[in-house]
Amino acid sequence: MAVVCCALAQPGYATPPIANPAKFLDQAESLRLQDHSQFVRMLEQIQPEADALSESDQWHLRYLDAWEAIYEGGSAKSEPQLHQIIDRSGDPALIAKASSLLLKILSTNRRYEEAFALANHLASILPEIKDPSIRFTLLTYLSQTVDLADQTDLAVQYARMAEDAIPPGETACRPLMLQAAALNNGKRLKSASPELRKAIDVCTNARQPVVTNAMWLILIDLYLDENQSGKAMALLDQISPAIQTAHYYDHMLSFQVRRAQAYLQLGNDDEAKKSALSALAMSQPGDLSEQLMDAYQVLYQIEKKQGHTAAALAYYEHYAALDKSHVDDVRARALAYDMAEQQLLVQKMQADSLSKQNRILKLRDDLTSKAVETSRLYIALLLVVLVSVVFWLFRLKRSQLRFKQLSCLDGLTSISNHQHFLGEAERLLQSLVKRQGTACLIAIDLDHFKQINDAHGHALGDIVLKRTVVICRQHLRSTDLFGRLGGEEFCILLIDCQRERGMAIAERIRVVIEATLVDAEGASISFSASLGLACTDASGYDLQRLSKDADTALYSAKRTGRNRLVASGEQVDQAEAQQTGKRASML
Ligand SMILES: Nc1nc2c(ncn2[C@@H]2O[C@H](COP(=O)(O)OP(=O)(O)OP(=O)(O)O)[C@@H](O)[C@H]2O)c(=O)[nH]1
Repeated sequence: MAVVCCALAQPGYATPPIANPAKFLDQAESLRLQDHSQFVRMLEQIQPEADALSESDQWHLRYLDAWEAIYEGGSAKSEPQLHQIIDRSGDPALIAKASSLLLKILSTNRRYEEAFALANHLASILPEIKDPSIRFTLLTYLSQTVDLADQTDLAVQYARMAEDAIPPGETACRPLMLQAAALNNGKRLKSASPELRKAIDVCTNARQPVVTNAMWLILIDLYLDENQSGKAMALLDQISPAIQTAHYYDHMLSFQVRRAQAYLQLGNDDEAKKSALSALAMSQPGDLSEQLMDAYQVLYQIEKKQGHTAAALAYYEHYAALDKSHVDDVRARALAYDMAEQQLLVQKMQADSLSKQNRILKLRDDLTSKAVETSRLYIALLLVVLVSVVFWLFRLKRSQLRFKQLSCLDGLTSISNHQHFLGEAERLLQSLVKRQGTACLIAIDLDHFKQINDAHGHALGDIVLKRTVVICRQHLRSTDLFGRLGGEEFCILLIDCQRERGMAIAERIRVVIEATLVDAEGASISFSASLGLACTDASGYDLQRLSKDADTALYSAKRTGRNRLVASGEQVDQAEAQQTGKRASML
């Protein structure tokens, strides 16, 4: 800071470039009200380097330029700058500060509706703003803005909130000043009010001359209201140098008007008129301030007192016009505030209705997802039912097949039963007819089986029957058909088998049966079988004929001594001729 001061104090030397522009701008900003002229010099110093600054520093400089323009009473060029900062800087802190300044411009220019709408917007985002410095700035501007609508309590409340959240580098000066100003505006302040005294003390200690001046001017105003013109005049003399140094337009105007009023109360009409006229001289075109109204009132009273009716009337007309404007302005502010409140209410209702709609949509979504979940469950349930049905159908089919299979099999030996054997034999023979294949049918009957049963029991008889089946199976192919016709009688249909081979297989079966021993009560018993064979070469493909021939051969084997094989045809006679022999002659 000292370097800056020295550099500025020697205009003949080239100014070195600013080493840290961001820090420089922060320092300048902190001096705005404390040392306004120094602040202006710093702005002038950095201005030539504006193009070389970083983007964020450029936005900061623009904000300070806008602030200075407003301070000097010219807000026209500041407004677009502030809008640019709000729309394009992307810096939340700067956006909040620029919004607060914009609020001040809108208020100053009596665009109350926009100001209150912006204030409502800023109040709505206030809870989201955690940065203490931005929060503080917003609260102070909000207090000022609602005070315009004569919302004294709300203005005091915002000011107290700011007082409770003073950021580092700030003091309680501004919040206390705002509380005093709001109370004064609401006609709740007296010259001895502690709020005002405290604000003056704190702002004096905080070296905030502009704000302190504002408090002094309020105190002077109160003195005048209370007809303490001597105190008012003494205080005006006391603060005169500070007012001149700060060079703040509003305060200079107010100062002149209060001085005119004080002189008038003290009976010094000449000085009162001089002060009132100099107040009018410094006023700007279109200025509707209450200060000017008071100035015209002073002039009117003086001219009236001195009998200058025409001049008095002329001042009165100005006064009346400003008073009307002032009343209109007060009404406009109240109306604008009400409208902004109404709009806020509408927005809230719209937001409520939107959130209700959103809730309904969410409920609908929930219902849809529940419905989807339910349909998924239904589908899963259906699948389970379907799988179960398929499974049960499969089991049913399997048991049906099993039953069917069982119905085809002999219960003791698990080979085809009589009925199934006949059916299958018929079918196989039919297929052989088509391709002129050959087959042999062997009829087997165990010899003296009754005696085995009688001698060793039915159970052993069953074992003998099962053993016979095992022996036969060992000599058959998978394509051959094997069945039990009943009791101790079996039948084999050898498919694609010539007579010679059929004879050989039948004989081998007979031999193995004859050689087989079965254990019975510690002893071994042997058994034998007689076999009759018939083949398609001689008997043809008719099952009845083939069976009959095989049976005849078997009967012949029994008659000629049992435990032998007899083939149908001439071989039967031959077998019968050798009744005493054990084997058929052709083997
Ligand atoms: N253990 C047992 N015996 C059976 C079964 N079915 C029939 N039998 C018996 O088989 C015997 C058949 O006797 P028969 O018809 O006189 O014939 P056989 O004693 O073998 O005399 P031949 O045939 O002339 O040699 C009867 O005693 C029946 O009770 C069976 O499933 N198990």
